[in-house]
Amino acid sequence: MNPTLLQKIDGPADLRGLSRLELKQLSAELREFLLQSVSQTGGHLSSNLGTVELTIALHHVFNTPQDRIVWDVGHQTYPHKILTGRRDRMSTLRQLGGLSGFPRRDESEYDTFGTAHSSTSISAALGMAVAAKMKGEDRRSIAVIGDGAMTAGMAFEALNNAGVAGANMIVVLNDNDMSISPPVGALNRYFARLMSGKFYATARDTAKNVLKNAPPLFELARRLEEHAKGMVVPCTIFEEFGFTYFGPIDGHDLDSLVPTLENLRGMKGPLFLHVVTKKGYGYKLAEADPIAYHGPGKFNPAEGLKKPSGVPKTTFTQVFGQWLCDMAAADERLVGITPAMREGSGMVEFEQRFPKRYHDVGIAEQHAVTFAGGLACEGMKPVVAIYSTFLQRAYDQLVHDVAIQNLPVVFALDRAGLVGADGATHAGNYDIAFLRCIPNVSVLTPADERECRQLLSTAYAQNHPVAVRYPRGAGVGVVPGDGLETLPWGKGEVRRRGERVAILAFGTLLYPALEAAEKLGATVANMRYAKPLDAALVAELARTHDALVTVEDGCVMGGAGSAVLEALQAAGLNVPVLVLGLPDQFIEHGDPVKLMSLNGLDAAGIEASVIKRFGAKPALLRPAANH
Ligand SMILES: Cc1ncc(C[n+]2csc(CCOP(=O)(O)OP(=O)(O)O)c2C)c(N)n1
Ligand SMILES: CC(=O)[C@@H](O)[C@H](O)COP(=O)(O)O
Ligand SMILES: [Mg+2]
Repeated sequence: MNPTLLQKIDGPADLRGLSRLELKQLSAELREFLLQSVSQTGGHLSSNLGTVELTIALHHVFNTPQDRIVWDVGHQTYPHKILTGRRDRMSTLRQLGGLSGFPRRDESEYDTFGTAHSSTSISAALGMAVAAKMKGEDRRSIAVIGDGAMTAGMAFEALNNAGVAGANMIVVLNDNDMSISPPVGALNRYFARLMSGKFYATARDTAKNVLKNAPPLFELARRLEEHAKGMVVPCTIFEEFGFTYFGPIDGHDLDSLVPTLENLRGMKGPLFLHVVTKKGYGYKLAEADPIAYHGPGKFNPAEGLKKPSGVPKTTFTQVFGQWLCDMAAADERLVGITPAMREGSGMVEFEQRFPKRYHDVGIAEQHAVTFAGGLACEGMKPVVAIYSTFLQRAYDQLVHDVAIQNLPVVFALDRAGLVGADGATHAGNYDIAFLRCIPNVSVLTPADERECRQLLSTAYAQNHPVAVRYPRGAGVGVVPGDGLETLPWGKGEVRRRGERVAILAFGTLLYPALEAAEKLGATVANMRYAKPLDAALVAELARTHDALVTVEDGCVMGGAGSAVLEALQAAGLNVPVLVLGLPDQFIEHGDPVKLMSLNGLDAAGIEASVIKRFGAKPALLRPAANH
């Protein structure tokens, strides 16, 4: 297709004058462009294919950026980026220095609010609506939220507030009957009921009749009110919250979308529009398998996703998934919990084999953690599989509901450290720092696949909360084995004996540390535990070396290196320490290997930092006699 129209769209103003026919042509061109573009960069495909028409309609009808659109999660904003002046930079998506995969206020004035963690859009849009009122500005705030994101408590906290605040805001529910995997829970069943059978047909027809033949706005508003009961299921929950509910309407039909939005634009108060779309729409392979195309890597659109050739390396996620099944087979008290991340957390097989002990609780991290606490109270052994970044949302639950009561919950923290293409919002840099300060909570940092499995078993054997953190992707390739053996509690190990400098490595940075140590002639310890720290090993290394270096893939402030400093101070040991880790700044998206290198956390970087601080090998620090 020759994208003649799309090439002329350098901003939403360019599509406001387009006819309905042209808008339809534009959506076909945009969808094709999107597919070609994402197939070359990788990224969130299915959700974006599903929001092409909705995005066009919103920018066509509303006066953006004066009117504010807040995209929930923001993984569906590629059409929005393409239409708001970033078409030519789509080839840089999610790469170092390139466009972010999520909305960013510093990227465009059309990105009104930074998102990536779900279910924040209604709160943010409400804030903007209230601010508009306070400033006497006549503009609209629109939150676009998916059916998956709608399941989170935060979304309902915002609805609860918005309804009584009476703000001029519109919530657009983009209901594609999918989260990353099939959606779960009562709300999903409720949406299905709203769409089902007679009601949907009647409502759709009524909506079309009312909304297509739009009379002048005030009259329309009055008639809409009169028709409201005919258009909606007798009082939807959204009306109970104080919203006026419209829909469901077909989110791929511009003939429904445009006039409906035009009418809502003229109405006041909290409005709720239920739009039905298909995830992956317009690309048959993604429609058939929206899960696989939720966030694919690069692929050939003509062929679709292919299995990687050769034997792929085992990922930490797979190590966890296999361990979970094996431990569940050995212990019937084990319960596996995921907040809507079945695939990403490696729980597909567990769900199939142990359906009664598998709980996808929806996008509800806070609930997931407290739910685990309740299970633990009754003698169950809950394992909460959660991305490091998403545990941030459940911090109070972790402290108040689990740690204070010292409940034996295992946290399998995937995506620890830098994650790469998703960038700062998804990086798991903070877990060591925010976990190790909580009494009763232990933090384990496996260095490779086998140790990950061993430390998961070790964590599981404890009678208090334990987090095991491991990164995205594969390790160095150490075969994890199939046993359920544990490792000594709180004990690190010396992996290389050297002299003068001892590198204390936490997690997978053990391997670059070993490589650097070869050049430096240094000792290397695999610390394994950020908490309880092996203080005896720290003291021994401090007494036998001139300097210590700590290495971790988390933030330096408050991290494992800080724990080492605290231990030295407590033991009255005075030895120079170089703390290596991630700096006090957000690390942007990009290739994770490159990012680690840029932050001095590969072998060459570690070596260079040690030499910079302590001099090259012979020059070192205290004379050996001082040991
Ligand atoms: C707090 C939080 N938990 C989990 C995720 C991971 N996540 C990203 S998209 C998504 C599914 C969202 O579903 P929905 O809102 O329906 O959008 P769709 O993918 O269907 O377009 C999930 C679970 C997240 N981004 N934020
Ligand atoms: C948008 C979102 O939060 C998820 O889709 C996330 O991008 C998944 O990350 P992984 O690819 O690491 O599972
Ligand atoms: Mg959805």
